[in-house]
Amino acid sequence: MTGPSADELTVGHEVDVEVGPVAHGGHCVARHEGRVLFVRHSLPGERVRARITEGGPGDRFLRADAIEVLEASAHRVAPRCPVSGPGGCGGCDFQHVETAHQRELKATVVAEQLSRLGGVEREVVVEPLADDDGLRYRTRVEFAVADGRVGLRRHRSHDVVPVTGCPIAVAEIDTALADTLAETGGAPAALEGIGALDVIVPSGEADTVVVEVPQDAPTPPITLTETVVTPAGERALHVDARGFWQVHRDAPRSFVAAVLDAADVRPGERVLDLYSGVGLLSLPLAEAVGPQGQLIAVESDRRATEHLRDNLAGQPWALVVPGRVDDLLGVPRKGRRRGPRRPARSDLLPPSADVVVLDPPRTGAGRQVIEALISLRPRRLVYVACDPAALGRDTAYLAELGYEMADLRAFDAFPMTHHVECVATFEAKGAQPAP
Ligand SMILES: C[S@@+](CC[C@H](N)C(=O)[O-])C[C@H]1O[C@@H](n2cnc3c(N)ncnc32)[C@H](O)[C@@H]1O
Repeated sequence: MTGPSADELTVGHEVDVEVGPVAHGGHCVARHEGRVLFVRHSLPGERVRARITEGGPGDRFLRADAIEVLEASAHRVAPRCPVSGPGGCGGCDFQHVETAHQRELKATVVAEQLSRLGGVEREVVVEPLADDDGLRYRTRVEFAVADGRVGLRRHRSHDVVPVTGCPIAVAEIDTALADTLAETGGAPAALEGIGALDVIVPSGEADTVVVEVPQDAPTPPITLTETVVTPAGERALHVDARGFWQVHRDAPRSFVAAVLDAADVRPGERVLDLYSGVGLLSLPLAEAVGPQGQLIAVESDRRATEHLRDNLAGQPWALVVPGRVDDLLGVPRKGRRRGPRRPARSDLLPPSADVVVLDPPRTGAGRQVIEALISLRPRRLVYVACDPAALGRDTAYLAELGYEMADLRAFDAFPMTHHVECVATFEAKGAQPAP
């Protein structure tokens, strides 16, 4: 068969390729006559027919979907979701992979990002969360509504794939969605003006919550209660229905335990919890430092800071600082041209801290935030990262400033997808172990 040459390849063309290693982002790398293809729905070692989905002549790489498997990996399984796969829902990248092997792929990606960007060579193990078969774990799903239909978005698209449920959502979510759809009686007009349906199963509430998100107006605030277990007991935290909360039903418990273990906070210490959300980590850290210590939580989302204040009200030694971490540290925001003067560092942040915990969004902290944090001379810095590339990059900045990775745990908090959560502990090089 004579097909297009590698230089001519463009959207819609099909080529047969040997699939190479997994890469960051939920795809594997293949080459066609030297051109790089990022192929979704494939596995290392497979031979697949790949259809180009993005890119064309002159582009550095092309994106493609494996539309036919010519030689299958031993780790391939039948997808557990009928709308996953090429052209389907964009939520899951690894439906076609054995659950245990998904974790091996993610471990490979984390190790590779740490090595390539962070200069750290480390064997990585991705741990499953409790009772995890990779399904029925999400406690919140945003279903898109378009043209009177409810569904989930296609990969890298605004198109909606109609669904009646989602196999990675806890069962209550499918039931609530079915009830809502039944109420509309299949009449698209009933969904007019609605941009999305957020279906949430809060651990501290008896009922599933369905939020109709208006298309062209702000969603009214709705406060929900989540229950978390800290070493001091069961605690109730308030969070907005549309605010940030860990989506895996076991993630709050697992992350609290992992961060407390990594931070190894002692009574009387001063601890910073940055990008704190409503205080999932701040509350147990505040309990750990106790009344002789101090916990400072920093969060930029207005509604989240209101809940944070409320959630930390029982720990008067916990201070809530509303605002952006970069602004408060006197760091110019990424992408903004530097003004004539460096922004002032806020007096609300202390000149030193014993431990710094940070859980930034996907973009990570960045060089200048890391520099400002290290100027506080923490004995430990615990970095919770949802993007291993950002973690790898910031690991290199930390190394330049004399801090090395003392420990790393990685969690499969998003089975069936390529996403992975890391908890990395950094200490000053040559630091003596605590007595
Ligand atoms: C990944 S979430 C972590 C929240 C919390 N640790 C948890 O596990 O629930 C990141 C949080 O950082 C906040 N955020 C994003 N950019 C920020 C910034 N520049 N400064 C302060 N907070 C920020 C978001 O509003 C969000 O609540």
